[in-house]
Amino acid sequence: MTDLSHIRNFSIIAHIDHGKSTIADRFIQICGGLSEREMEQQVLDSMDIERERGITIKAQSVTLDYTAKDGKTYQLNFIDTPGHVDFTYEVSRSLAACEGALLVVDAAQGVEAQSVANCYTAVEQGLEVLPVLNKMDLPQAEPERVAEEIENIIGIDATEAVPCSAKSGMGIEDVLELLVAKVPPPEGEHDAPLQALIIDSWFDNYLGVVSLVRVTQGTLSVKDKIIAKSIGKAHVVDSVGIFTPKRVEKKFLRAGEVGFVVAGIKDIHGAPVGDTLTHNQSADVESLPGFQKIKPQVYAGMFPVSSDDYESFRDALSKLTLNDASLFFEPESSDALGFGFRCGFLGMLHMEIIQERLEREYDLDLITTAPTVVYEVVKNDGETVYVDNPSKLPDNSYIEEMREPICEASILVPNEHLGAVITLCVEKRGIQTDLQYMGSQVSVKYDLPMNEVVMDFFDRLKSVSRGFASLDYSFSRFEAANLVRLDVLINSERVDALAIIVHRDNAQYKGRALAEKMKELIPRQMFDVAIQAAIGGQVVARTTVKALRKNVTAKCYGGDVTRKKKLLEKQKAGKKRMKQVGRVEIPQDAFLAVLKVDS
Ligand SMILES: Nc1nc2c(ncn2[C@@H]2O[C@H](COP(=O)(O)OP(=O)(O)OP(=O)(O)O)[C@@H](O)[C@H]2O)c(=O)[nH]1
Repeated sequence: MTDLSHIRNFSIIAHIDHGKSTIADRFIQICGGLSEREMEQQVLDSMDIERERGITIKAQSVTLDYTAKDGKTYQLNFIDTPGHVDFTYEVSRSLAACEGALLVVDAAQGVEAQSVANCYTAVEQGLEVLPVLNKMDLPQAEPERVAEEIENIIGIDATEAVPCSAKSGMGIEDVLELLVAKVPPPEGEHDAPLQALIIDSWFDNYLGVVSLVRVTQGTLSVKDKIIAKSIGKAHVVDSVGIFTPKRVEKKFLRAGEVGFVVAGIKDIHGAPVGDTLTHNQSADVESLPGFQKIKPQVYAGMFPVSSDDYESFRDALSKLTLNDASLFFEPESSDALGFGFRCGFLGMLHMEIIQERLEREYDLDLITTAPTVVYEVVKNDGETVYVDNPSKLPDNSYIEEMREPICEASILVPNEHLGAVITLCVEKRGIQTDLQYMGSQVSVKYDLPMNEVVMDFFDRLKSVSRGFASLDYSFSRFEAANLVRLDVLINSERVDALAIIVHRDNAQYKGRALAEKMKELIPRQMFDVAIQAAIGGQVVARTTVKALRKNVTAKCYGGDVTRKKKLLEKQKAGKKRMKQVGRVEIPQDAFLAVLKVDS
């Protein structure tokens, strides 16, 4: 038996803003992973976008040495997890590499729906879940109430829940002591054939594919010849190591450890997440059960503003899919927008983040079309097709039945906001399936059309409950619904990229609201622009963007050249995110006008 008793692999389950990153930073500080100056910025949320939005998206890891009160030094491997509801599936990925998880709950807020779902995943995967009550420095902290909620709502023992404050540092060492005492050490033989799970992979322009792995058995050393089981191509290991959070190279990673491996893999699909790494000579070693593939819920077309960018766009999407298995793309061509890709996302936040990353990290100018869910369409010849693009919906005369995706939504809300939440769910065509009072919170479950949930439900839920309600949802089934395609015509031409699928009951209203919104968003041009919304051959709304009378620059008084120049430059920059459809210039905002229409 090899000695793994000093290793602890753990993750943190926490709702957004309950303090996961701050606690992790405290751990790093106590364990001396970084100097004071390096600690100044939160280190774990490393992507720019994460930092700006204050949320964690990608799983990352940190290895720390902690000298416990028993005098022994433990190797703590912390695998970070994302917090937003769109990214729940990535949590199970990180949990697969751990024996334990800290459930961090804000002692002033209480348990949130998503932590409940993630805790269930952890318990199902056999992890030891340890509750931690954070933000104890706040005067409104109610540790007893929150501990009771953990027991009532999640159903795990909270008698040993550790009170702490990541802000002041109070109780953080107690959390580390609890981790060491309660999380079981990993199992696995150092000298068995290599078996390592790929938790995450990303593409580095210099190194090629870098993978984060958890070695379950055997030893992974520099110069080893390894294969990813599903690919079968041999590569020589250039380097292995850990993040402390700085990158530290080691000679080997052994059973039970978590770290990175670089093996000169240049093909971005050469080390897929969830795959098993092994040595070339032990290729028959069993594959580890990877990760459940998650299907995207929201689809949208993405088109480069300049057609010259098409190839670099494809390349960028391939790189992003490497460690984001839920991002889907396939070529799409649109009469209006030319060549681009149909992309599938987990939710709207995921879509926004991908668009931002493509624009910032890959310097692409893109037009995104209105997002849609996938509909199940039964044609009258008996064939069932799945439609993720409204313009591809078969003609009405071929359709026997249309079905929309329904999701099961679990909502936790304080008693006093229950009424507002129920009103919202009813407005969104929800059907209540369960309601239970759990102390000061209510747990309520609804079957809701996925379409309503993915668009703006989360934001609306937060606003009607003054930020207190929390949500978790998952796809349940397809159900017949009275749906129609709403087309938009610009100067009498149907624009495929503007079509949407809507419920027939609100089709008229949506059509009018959409035409009005587009009128506001399409800039005036040298001629009148007629905007029509139509269902089949029937026009349900019509507006006109009146032609420009004067040249804009004429507004600049007194021939002030710099002002004139500035205005022209501004116009030029604004143009970047426009697309010429026929003779009309349509800005990005107008393609997403449907999101701005109240439902
Ligand atoms: N008063 C108080 N504030 C805290 C404490 N811990 C964290 N915060 C604050 O709570 C906010 C959220 O903390 P984060 O650590 O970024 O939250 P997070 O859970 O990592 O959020 P995600 O990365 O989005 O999952 C920040 O403004 C922190 O400064 C605490 O113990 N007391």
